[in-house]
Amino acid sequence: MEFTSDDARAHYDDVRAVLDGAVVGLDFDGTLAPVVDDPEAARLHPGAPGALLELAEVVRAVAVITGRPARQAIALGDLDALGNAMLDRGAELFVFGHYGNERWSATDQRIRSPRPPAGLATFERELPSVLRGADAGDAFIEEKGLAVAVHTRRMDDPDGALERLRDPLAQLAAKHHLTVEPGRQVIEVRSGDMHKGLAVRTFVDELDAKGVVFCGDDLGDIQAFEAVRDLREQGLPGLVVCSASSEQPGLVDLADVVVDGPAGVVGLLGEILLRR
Ligand SMILES: O=P(O)(O)OC[C@H]1O[C@H](O[C@H]2O[C@H](CO)[C@@H](O)[C@H](O)[C@H]2O)[C@H](O)[C@@H](O)[C@@H]1O
Repeated sequence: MEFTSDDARAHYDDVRAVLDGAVVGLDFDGTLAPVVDDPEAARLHPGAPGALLELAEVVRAVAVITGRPARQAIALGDLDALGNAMLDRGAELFVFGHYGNERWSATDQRIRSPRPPAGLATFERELPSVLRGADAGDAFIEEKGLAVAVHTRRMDDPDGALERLRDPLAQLAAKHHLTVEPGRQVIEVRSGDMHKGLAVRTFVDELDAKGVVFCGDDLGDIQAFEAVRDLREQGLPGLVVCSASSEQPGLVDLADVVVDGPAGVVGLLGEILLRR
């Protein structure tokens, strides 16, 4: 674990001082789950369930705040069973899926989900020809219900393909009043109404949290980082944690604490608990 400044160490201590009233938000891919080639093959880091269970004994609530559909994150992470076990230990588990457009909790057990954005179906119909036009016809298209993700990870030149797709996908998305969300060898297209920063604020407000921690690894987490920083300026103890990777070095400078990927996140959760 590496603090990015002396202030960051103070923020860490401030959060630990209010841990029993604090909430913890964690991104899924690249933070709780190691990044893998096939999105369907992602699973929690082996140490994550144990760390989250222990966390449940000392914090107010935990939320997985992800770009994944809530149903998929719950299935891949076995979050239903984990949420029940966390409830037994005194903390609620929430899942904010689709960047906060969907929500689920271990108590409620139902996924609240909006309708797909109006332009998405037409966007998806026009997508294959745009991919071919960018010499990226074999990109993997992940249809997510409320969004679509175009993955280049399994292509011969993932970074080159991503670069060639950037402008054409942004233009097609704009034509259908949709937003692009670039990430680790992926460009997602979705409604622009929601982002992880709003999800963090909802989470904090609804639980009347006394402190907040957010851990993330990718560009879609930046608004959550900003929300924690803004809340901190308003007096709420807060800590921003970057799950670092060579693929996305840009988040390091925005965080208070930098750890080495999901293994480092698990280690950090253990540290917070050890030192309480
Ligand atoms: O908000 P997150 O939990 O980080 O989810 C964001 C997107 O992540 C997924 O893609 C990423 O993980 C895949 C599996 O490790 C990897 O193959 C891909 O390259 C990464 O970009 C997921 O497939 C998307 O639907 C999520 O929205």
